[in-house]
Amino acid sequence: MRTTVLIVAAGSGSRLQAGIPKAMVTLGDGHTMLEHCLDSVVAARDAGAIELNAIAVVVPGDPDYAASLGEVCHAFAARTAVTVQTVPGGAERADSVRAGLAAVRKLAGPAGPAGSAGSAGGPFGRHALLVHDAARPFVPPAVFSAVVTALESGTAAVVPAVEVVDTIKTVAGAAPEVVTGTLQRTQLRAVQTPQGFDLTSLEAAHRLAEEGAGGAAALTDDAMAMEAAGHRVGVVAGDPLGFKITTQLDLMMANALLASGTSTNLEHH
Ligand SMILES: Nc1ccn([C@@H]2O[C@H](COP(=O)(O)OP(=O)(O)OP(=O)(O)O)[C@@H](O)[C@H]2O)c(=O)n1
Ligand SMILES: C[C@](O)(CO)[C@H](O)COP(=O)(O)O
Repeated sequence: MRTTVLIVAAGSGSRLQAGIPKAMVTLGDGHTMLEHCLDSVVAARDAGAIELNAIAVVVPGDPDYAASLGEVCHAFAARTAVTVQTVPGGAERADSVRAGLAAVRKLAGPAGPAGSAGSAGGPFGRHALLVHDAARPFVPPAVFSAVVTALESGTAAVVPAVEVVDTIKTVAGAAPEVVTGTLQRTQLRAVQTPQGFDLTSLEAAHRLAEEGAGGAAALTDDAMAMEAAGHRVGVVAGDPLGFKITTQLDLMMANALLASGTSTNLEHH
């Protein structure tokens, strides 16, 4: 199934506190988080996990940061012969995804009439979109493969997920907070990216969510837009290596993985 990948890399990384957008942060091997993320996509292609059409990368609006990440994308495209297009993002992650969707549609080709194969449809009459965080640099090909395989089986939305290892409680009140309940852990999953979608369905779901009252900040992943639009969202196995670099501790773990040779995709540098 022809697949376009949308990488959101426009976030500021406020919790990482690096002083530059998170996607520009260099890991211990001298390569930026975005380079690692792009390499994980091409590693998935080379492993036969995805039939890669093109990549759209959503970059910060600031012209200097956009130029810096644009250079990363340009060098990657020259090295791999993958089509990569950059587009400026927005204030919230969902704004950035929405900005990216317009670029993805151009890369994927026009949508066919409802229910038809359409020119960009491929064997299932649909174009697959993977929405992926630049902040998850080490996702193994098997996760890409599981997501695309679920899309090929006909589901319109699929998320990779891992089990939760802590006990999760709900709380209320100002400090000191009090516990109001304990969630049943067997029913909880920590959701990762890439999240896979039928492109036309996700475009419609985001349009619907944009018209709703929630606001972009309330939409912390794209599957939420699909859930709100009434779609069934499938779940496939994520991977601990799919963790998101959010804090300095995560960055230390990423660098330790690189130093130990545990992370994937290094052969592409
Ligand atoms: N306005 C935004 C916010 C986030 N992202 C992207 O969404 C992914 C996941 O978001 P998160 O880890 O929360 O990144 P930041 O928003 O940059 O981090 P923080 O919340 O700590 O500021 C990242 O790849 C980030 O670049 C984006 O493209 N545009
Ligand atoms: C999309 C995501 O990575 C799935 O876990 C996550 O929701 C991003 O959340 P954040 O609020 O942008 O950190």
